[in-house]
Amino acid sequence: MSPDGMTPYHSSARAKINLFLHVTGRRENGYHELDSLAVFADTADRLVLEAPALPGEKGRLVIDGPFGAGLDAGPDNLVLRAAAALREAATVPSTTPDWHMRLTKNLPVASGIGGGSADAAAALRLLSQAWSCESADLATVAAGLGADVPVCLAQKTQRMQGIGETLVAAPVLPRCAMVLVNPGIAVPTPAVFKAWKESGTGFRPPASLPARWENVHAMCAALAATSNDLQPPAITLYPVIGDVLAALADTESCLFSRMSGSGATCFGLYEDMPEAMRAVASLRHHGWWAEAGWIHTPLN
Ligand SMILES: C[C@](O)(CO)[C@H](O)COP(=O)(O)OP(=O)(O)OC[C@H]1O[C@@H](n2ccc(N)nc2=O)[C@H](O)[C@@H]1O
Ligand SMILES: Nc1ncnc2c1ncn2[C@@H]1O[C@H](COP(=O)(O)OP(=O)(O)OP(=O)(O)O)[C@@H](O)[C@H]1O
Repeated sequence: MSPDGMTPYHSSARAKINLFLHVTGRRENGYHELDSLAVFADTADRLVLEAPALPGEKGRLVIDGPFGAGLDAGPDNLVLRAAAALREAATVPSTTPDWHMRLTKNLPVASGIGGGSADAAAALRLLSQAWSCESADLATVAAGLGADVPVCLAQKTQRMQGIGETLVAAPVLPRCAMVLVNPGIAVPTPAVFKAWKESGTGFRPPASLPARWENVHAMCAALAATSNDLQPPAITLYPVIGDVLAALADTESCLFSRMSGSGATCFGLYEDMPEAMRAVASLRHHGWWAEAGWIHTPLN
């Protein structure tokens, strides 16, 4: 229970969207260096610490929600991997109990919006509170779990560089409505990076960005001068992504559309929410998952 002894600890694990993604280099270990602008959506998984485990008992993970079926709740789940990594890094005493957790999976799995990474980051935020180890180096623990986990810790607009672990200030964004669309296919990230490499595409320089965009039109004009370098190889592997992008671009008042991360989820940007909601209604006619919300802008 939380410090008041009543409320369970809980956290949203928001979808991460890459507004652009440039592949800028390659490391000897095979990982790629990136320059990417990551934003967070209203659409989110939810993680709850339900009750402490009994002494000596392992913490259980229960998964529910629309995308929970088929997702393994065993030790390989990123939530439990995050718990184990934090316990070790922060040398949490073995007498400190595990927690039983519930993950409500609202985000499609292996879909380019970092759902698993967001869940792992939520587990680190919650357990560091529950275990009173907030001073642990969460950024390092996060980087050890996956390239997208560090940016998911703060869930705020940031620019990702290095292989994802170097977080730098991003432009101040205008208020902007965003639609997410996924055609129901799971896309393995390594396969897309491999296809990018085999395509022989050269590295792209980092983007040149201002300190702020005054309005959504200025932001979309600047995004048009960037790219998601993983989009062409992902479309080659999964042509339906091209259909999703065409349908998004066709929705009324769509200002900009692109694939996020390694796909298959694509996003559309709109000036206001009614237009985004109308787009969602038309995209769902294809049988695709589609959600509308604001780009999340925390106050800090
Ligand atoms: C594509 C992005 O989603 C953009 O935000 C991330 O770079 C991927 O983040 P992620 O899924 O957390 O990635 P990881 O789980 O660390 O890596 C999965 C696989 O993606 C490839 N990978 C990932 C990140 C990166 N900078 N270069 C890579 O080449 C590697 O083949 C790696 O084995
Ligand atoms: N809690 C979790 N949620 C989703 N996937 C998980 C989770 N734990 C482990 N995984 C595994 O991690 C893999 C990647 O899932 P995820 O949904 O994070 O992909 P993604 O959206 O493509 O991420 P990214 O944008 O970071 O590449 C899946 O193959 C899945 O089996």
